[in-house]
Amino acid sequence: MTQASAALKGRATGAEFQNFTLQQIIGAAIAQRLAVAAWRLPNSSDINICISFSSDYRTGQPHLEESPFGFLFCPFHESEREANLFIKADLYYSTAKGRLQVAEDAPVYALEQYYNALAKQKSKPATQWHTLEDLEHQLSSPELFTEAVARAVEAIRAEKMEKVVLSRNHTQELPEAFELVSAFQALQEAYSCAFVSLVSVPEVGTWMGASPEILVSIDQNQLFKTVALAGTQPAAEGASTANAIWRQKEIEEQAMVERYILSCFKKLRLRDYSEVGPRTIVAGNLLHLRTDFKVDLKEVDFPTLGSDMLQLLHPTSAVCGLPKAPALQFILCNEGYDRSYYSGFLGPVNSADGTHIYVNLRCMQLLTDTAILYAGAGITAESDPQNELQETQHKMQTIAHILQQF
Ligand SMILES: C=C(O[C@H]1C=CC=C(C(=O)O)[C@@H]1O)C(=O)O
Repeated sequence: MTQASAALKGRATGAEFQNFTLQQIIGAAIAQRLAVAAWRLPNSSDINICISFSSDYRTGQPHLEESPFGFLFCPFHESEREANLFIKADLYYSTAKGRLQVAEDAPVYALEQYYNALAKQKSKPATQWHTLEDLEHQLSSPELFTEAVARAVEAIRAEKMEKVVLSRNHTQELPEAFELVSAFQALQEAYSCAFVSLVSVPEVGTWMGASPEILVSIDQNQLFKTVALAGTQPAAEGASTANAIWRQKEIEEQAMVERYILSCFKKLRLRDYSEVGPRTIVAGNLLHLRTDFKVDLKEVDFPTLGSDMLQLLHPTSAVCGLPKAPALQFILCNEGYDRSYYSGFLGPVNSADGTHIYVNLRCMQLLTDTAILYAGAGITAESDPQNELQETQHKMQTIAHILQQF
């Protein structure tokens, strides 16, 4: 390390950084055209931010075990337009620590520029965000959705597949008083059990969400977790989850996701896992059925389980369908729009809390004056297009509720 960089890195951990707000830290990154991710794990009050000084965030299939600390952001379906991205934590901030930390290999020049931008944010806290305006290919409609559902029911009845998850999006104006970081904070206050995230990347855009679904997580105690989440009904005010009644359709829909996870364990010849559920869980305004799977990596010698399961699981039958190949083909040919990063996966890799990758659900993409809200629903032989449309409306409420607060 040069003297200059040692000095900067020393400064970066000093008390003078304790007084910067989330707005200023995120605002300075965006002003510098840097990629930034902020997140809050379920049932935690600690907000984390990582900022990358690199402009090359594209990555291939994630290898979690060898990765430096950073934030993974991957689309539903990798393509030339939408790649897997990794925002390396050159700079890291957590509200628990209350200070910025600099990665050993962070470039000094970029660090200096960031600090200059941060100093300017003191008097200019309004936060902008990275946007992507060419979205023609990315817009859907209720009609496109219900027509695709009707075609899916036909295909399922003809035994071309068992289940497919179809989705749509909805564009709405941003309220005039909308503020990026306040929206993120409102989201994390409203949904304490969700994984709450904000990702803003130049030339990719800005996404914010409150996901109820773990894809792959490995905590500090080497405990691997994944879940089978499916089946949806509105949560009645004050009603207990113990009294929730599920129809055969939802029970089967969730059982398919469970079966899929078990088939992945089987492929890896993994037998030592625990399975609890399905149980009813609350996710914002909705109830779902969830089965929890755990593997204790201190007892099972499987160092690459995280990466192997990530590769096998995505896209799970909670966002794609069963069998995977025909369901994916059906989605790509019939949904009529590009899901982009909705129903992809995202989360911190090798942070002090471990690796926590979630499915990008209950999310929106932010444009300059509008937000695009995304939601999908599992389609089986019993599905009714209008009911499924209504289910997507309920799911969009999770995020729409935050916009209504401005
Ligand atoms: C695809 C979504 O939810 C999935 C997760 C839970 C329940 C689901 C369902 O009931 O269809 C979906 O599989 C979404 O929120 O956009």
